[in-house]
Amino acid sequence: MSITTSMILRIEIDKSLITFGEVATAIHHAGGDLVAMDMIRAGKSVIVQDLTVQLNAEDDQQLIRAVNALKGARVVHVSDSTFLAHLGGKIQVTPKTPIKNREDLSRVYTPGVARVCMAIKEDPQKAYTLTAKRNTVAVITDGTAVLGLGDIGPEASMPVMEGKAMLFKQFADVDAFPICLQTKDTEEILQIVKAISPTFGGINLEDISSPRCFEIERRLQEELDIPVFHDDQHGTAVVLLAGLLNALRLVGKSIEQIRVVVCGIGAAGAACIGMLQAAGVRSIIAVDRCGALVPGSAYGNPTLDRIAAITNPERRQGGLSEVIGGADVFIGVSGPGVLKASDLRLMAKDPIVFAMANPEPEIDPELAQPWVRVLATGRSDYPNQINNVLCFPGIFRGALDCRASCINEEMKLAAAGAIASIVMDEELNEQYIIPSIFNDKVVPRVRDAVVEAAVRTGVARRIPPEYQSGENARGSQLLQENMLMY
Ligand SMILES: NC(=O)C1=CN([C@@H]2O[C@H](COP(=O)(O)OP(=O)(O)OC[C@H]3O[C@@H](n4cnc5c(N)ncnc54)[C@H](O)[C@@H]3O)[C@@H](O)[C@H]2O)C=CC1
Ligand SMILES: CC(=O)C(=O)O
Ligand SMILES: [Mg+2]
Repeated sequence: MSITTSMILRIEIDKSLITFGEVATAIHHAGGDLVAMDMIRAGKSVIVQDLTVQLNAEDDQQLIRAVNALKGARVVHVSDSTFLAHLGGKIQVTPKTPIKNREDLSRVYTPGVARVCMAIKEDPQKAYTLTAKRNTVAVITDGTAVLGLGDIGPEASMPVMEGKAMLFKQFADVDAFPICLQTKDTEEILQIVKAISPTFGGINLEDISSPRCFEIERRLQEELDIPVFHDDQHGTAVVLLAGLLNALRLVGKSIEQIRVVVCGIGAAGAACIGMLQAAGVRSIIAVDRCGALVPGSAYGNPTLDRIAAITNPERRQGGLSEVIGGADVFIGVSGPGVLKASDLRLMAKDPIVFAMANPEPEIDPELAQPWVRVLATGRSDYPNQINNVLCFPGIFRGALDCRASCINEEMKLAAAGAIASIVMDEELNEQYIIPSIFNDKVVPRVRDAVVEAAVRTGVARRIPPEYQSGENARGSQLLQENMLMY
């Protein structure tokens, strides 16, 4: 399966040699779908047009060759709309107020700013009220596990991190900065993140490969007093659980009875297994490149050893095709093409398949569809998108609003329940087990659930306005008992 993209071809056409219809037909035969046309220059014999064409990303060269092969037509320039959307980057820093005169200048900058600096020096907690810290999250990567693209390095990871920053801002009004590190050394990453942490209200770790990501997250959370959240682990696990709860509601199976196969035991897979077990799943087989993980075996990888010890009680052995028989649920967080249609035929009745690898899932959705009851992928262009974007904006909105010191298991479970609850019984169907991020209930409901769980578990350090009076006054009381007020 390939990604559909849209490109703009600037084409020069000599009308004495070829008609526009012939060019359009050639584009169609080369796999392109003509969706828009703009006249750039209309001459008596030669015209120049911009044609917007939808096509599979892999086929662009073939399309250009097909047009250039026509007598009287020539591709002058190609712009791909996805690349155009990235020109100069996707985010910027914008001041909240303009600096119009010297008075403004002396207020926001020197000398006025000095008094504010000294107020924060006196009481560092004032950074939360007098700087952008309260609403700012660092999106930190070392570029080692970027989507399913692997270790592509910090520069190449920037577009994804800028994308995450856009999502934070658009969906939850959180200001996020991408920070892509030129190091893979755990100790160095820890030092750098700790050193920059004063600027931020939270740390979102992204696309850091396992097993280093586990130690990095754990030690940062131990040593920092702001929430540290590895999105690929917990964001994915939260959204997976939300989707699974609804898929099970649809097929009428109970979470305690299902058999689950999880393929890809990296950051996302290990966290998904943890969350499934916390939610009550008893039978899980974990599969990585070496096949099914069996308790007691040594894999030379601490994550695989740890997961092997807590899964596969029946000690089933073999590759994915050998252990998927009888499974109710397949969860893929590995890579493309791992799952075959023949594997799906071995699953139990009403198979649920979450093929979540990005950008290409474990199986082409078109191939899988005939054999499954519920299919979800990580992609935006198919129904049932199981993607951590449903979770991290609302989770951080909630954590920042109540100034949580961490994002604990209760907050994650609450977020999963909140996402699942948006799909009403009368709406639930095979194509709709999980709401879209464009559903405007998602972020507020996740945010509220996260704040409530943070207050309940004593990690909130600020009273959000809605907890200060009325029916939420109990929350306020709890907060006052549990927290440092500032
Ligand atoms: N839909 C979503 O929201 C999310 C999807 N993902 C996707 O999940 C995948 C894994 O991400 P991470 O856990 O962060 O990466 P990771 O690099 O930490 O782990 C990947 C794991 O998959 C295993 N794997 C790769 N190919 C395999 C194969 N053919 N058979 C069995 N195991 C295989 C690797 O050995 C590794 O243990 C990526 O494609 C990523 O894009 C990750 C996070 C969120
Ligand atoms: C969605 C995401 O975070 C990933 O694929 O890595
Ligand atoms: Mg990621």
